[in-house]
Amino acid sequence: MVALPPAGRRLFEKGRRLGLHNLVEVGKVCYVLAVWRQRDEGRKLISPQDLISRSPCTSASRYHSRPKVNQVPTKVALNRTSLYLHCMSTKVVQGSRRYGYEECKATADWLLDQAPVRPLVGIVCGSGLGGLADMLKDQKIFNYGDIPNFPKSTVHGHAGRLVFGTLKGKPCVCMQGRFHLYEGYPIQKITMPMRIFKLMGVKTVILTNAAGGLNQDYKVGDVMIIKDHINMPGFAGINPLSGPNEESFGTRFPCMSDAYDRKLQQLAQEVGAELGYSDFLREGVYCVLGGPSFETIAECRMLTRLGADAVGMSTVHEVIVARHCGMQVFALSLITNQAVMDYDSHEKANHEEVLQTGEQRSLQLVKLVSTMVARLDVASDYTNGEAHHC
Ligand SMILES: O=P(O)(O)O[C@@H]1C[C@H](O)[C@@H](CO)O1
Ligand code: HPA
Repeated sequence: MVALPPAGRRLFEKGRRLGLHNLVEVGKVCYVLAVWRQRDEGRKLISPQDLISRSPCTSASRYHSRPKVNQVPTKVALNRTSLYLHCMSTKVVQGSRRYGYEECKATADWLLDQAPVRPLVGIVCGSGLGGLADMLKDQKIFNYGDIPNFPKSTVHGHAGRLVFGTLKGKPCVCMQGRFHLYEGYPIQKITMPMRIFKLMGVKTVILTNAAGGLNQDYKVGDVMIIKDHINMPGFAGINPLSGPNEESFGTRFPCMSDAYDRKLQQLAQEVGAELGYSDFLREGVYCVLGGPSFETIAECRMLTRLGADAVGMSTVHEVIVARHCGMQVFALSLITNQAVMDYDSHEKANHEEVLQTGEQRSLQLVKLVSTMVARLDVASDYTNGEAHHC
């Protein structure tokens, strides 16, 4: 790390003491990113223009001189004693690279050092669907809290464990708990596990989620094979691939019309039919919203008209990142509740019902996924035990 000038060092240390846990040093400039702890109560925001005009008299800007074109602060926070810059600039984007190649690689290597298998299949368990992880044999379990750079699960029904093992002889890794936008993590962070999967050698990702049924033909307990998605936050520019493109993972403009692997959808239909699940197996379009509030009646009606069959708060961001780095994707929604479409209805969406339905369908989901995994045609690309660079 480059040594900071004394004023910068003081600012940096002060920020740390104040609990600004997102401080980074970039060259000679100390930045404070936009995460504050609530106890920082004395703060007051002033405009960037204000800062620029006042810059000679602030500790940060003394050696910063005036913020440069690529260092323009968007916000400045003051408390009684200190001033901090919040920057949206190319430098701070380096902050979001904290979830970039280097960090993902470090985490992947850390995991692979201890994992009993090098996974070819990655599984993500949705709300109440953590039982999928229990099907792995010869497990090695990591709590998310112990994994470097990994976020922590905050949602009931998401255990927060990464489980390695084999499933029908195939080396797998399973996220028993995922991350959601509404938990407050940056979108790059909630999707980081996909890149870690990739760097560990995963070829196929199987994602599950709990979702509200919009399609009037759907019933609670139905399992929907996702054939396409509507990325509602994406319409507002909230996309995990926003920011500088990580070329080492994939192209700037990845195609999404083939996001969900057609052969795997076909395989799911075949396996479902063999297992006698055809009555509750569906195929449809999943729409992601930001959550955590459930949808209004008007929103559900609108989503139906847009062509969505189910609505949820996850999966799509992971799918985009997984496809960006070239992994094959298959995804399932368990319809845990019927979206309320009618003003006369007394139904109310709630997380308890979501978890309960997950529990009730758990066995069938495990059977469906494990039978599919048994038939996956995945072959290892490892040479000398090293994951190839994607
Ligand atoms: O992780 P998933 O998408 O299964 O979780 C869904 C969406 C919310 O997190 C929660 C609502 O009950 O379940
Ligand atoms: N809406 C959004 N997300 C959900 C729902 C829902 O009705 N059910 C489970 N996850």
